[in-house]
Amino acid sequence: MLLGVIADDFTGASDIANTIAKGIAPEGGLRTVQYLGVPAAPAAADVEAGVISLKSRSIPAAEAVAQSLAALDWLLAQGCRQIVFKYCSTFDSTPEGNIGPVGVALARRLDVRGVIACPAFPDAGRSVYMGHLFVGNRLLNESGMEHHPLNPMTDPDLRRWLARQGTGPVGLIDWPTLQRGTVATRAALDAAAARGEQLVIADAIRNDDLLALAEACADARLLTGGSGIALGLPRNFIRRGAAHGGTPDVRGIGGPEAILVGSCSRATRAQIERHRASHPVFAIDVDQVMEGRLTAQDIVAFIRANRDTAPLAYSSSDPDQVAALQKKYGRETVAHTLDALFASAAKELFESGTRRIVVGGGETSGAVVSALGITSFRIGPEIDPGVPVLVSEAGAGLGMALKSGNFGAEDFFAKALDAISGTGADAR
Ligand SMILES: Nc1ncnc2c1ncn2[C@@H]1O[C@H](COP(=O)(O)OP(=O)(O)OP(=O)(O)O)[C@@H](O)[C@H]1O
Ligand SMILES: O=C(O)[C@@H](O)C(=O)CO
Repeated sequence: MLLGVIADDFTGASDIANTIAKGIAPEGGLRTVQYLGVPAAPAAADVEAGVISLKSRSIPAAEAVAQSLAALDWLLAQGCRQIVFKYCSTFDSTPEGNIGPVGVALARRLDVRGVIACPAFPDAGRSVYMGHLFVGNRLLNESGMEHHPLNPMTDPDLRRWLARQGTGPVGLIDWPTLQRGTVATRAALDAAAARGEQLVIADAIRNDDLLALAEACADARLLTGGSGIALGLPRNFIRRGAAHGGTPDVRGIGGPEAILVGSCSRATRAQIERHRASHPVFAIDVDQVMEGRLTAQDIVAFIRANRDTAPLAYSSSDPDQVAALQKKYGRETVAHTLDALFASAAKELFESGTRRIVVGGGETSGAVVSALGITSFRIGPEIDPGVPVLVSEAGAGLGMALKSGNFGAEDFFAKALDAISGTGADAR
């Protein structure tokens, strides 16, 4: 294994696994496997990139650090030359959150400084300029992310946000420096390291900027960022002759289907509305769940009753409703109750033969996949930017798509089911 990734949630992990497996033309990508948690056994010999999916985005920082260091140990034991810490392109974390502490802990363990921190993902509209994160043409804190149920992002200045997480001084590779080329960028990173800056926010507004950063960091032991930071990394290995390159290939999976959605993001809510126009949907009443009057059995019954018609069950609400529910029951309590609800519905569906499962939302995906007992996925075709088809490596055969809240076109959900069965327009 050449390249190892520690991802702080499951959808983010499949996002970066997709980037690495696909690579860029003409070289292509690396043979990539997404692991669910730190594997108990060594990787298969043919794996060139391993992506460990943690569920560490919204847990206490000390636990996130411990899990990330365990993942690092496993990846180093597989021979990884380069490590990426993958977090969300919208930098999801609170001031008590984990991006800073995990980044610093990994840097310390690897004994490196001047480590890139770049959440930019231009294909999904995320860019960083002068250390400030934009979503489309809005600053992060005016993009809808300020209403996120778990990680409300209220400041677009990433250096200031990281410093609030106790990282010490944070550096900046600004866009003008990046435009001066690889040598200037490397020198700026070295200077940041000499000043004792462990993490360095890097600007990037186009894919070319991410490729330039990857080139400047070809020998870096550690990078951190969104999936975009991995865009140019396979090419570094392929050009040096350490990997062969090419495109991923998995077989389609047929069988009964289910769509489960806990994401409350603007994009997801629009996708649900689009799906509703021509498919059965089930709006989960959160009050009824909290009072124990609606259970996983109700979701399972709805999915079974609507077999072959792409049934979708969702808890997603608009920001005002989410805020009211959180006030009434407590933020963590609602989230954990709903995550557990989706997890047990998915488990029952899988055990009774459902073979294609699409999930909306990172936390929701983490809960669902953990309950299914799957340990690894091969990466298949891309459905929409950042969301690939996933096919379980072992067992009865399960095809999934784990959609980050903000990702996907409006017709994502139906399209994902087709892509899993290999019948979608994008199927390879
Ligand atoms: N109606 C609701 N009210 C409050 N919380 C909700 C509601 N519906 C879902 N949730 C919780 O909100 C959280 C949504 O997070 P999740 O990570 O699944 O989606 P997301 O944040 O949109 O996606 P991503 O993390 O991929 O960007 C989950 O923990 C979920 O259980
Ligand atoms: O970067 C993103 O937005 C996603 O990969 C993600 O991590 C959200 O789950």
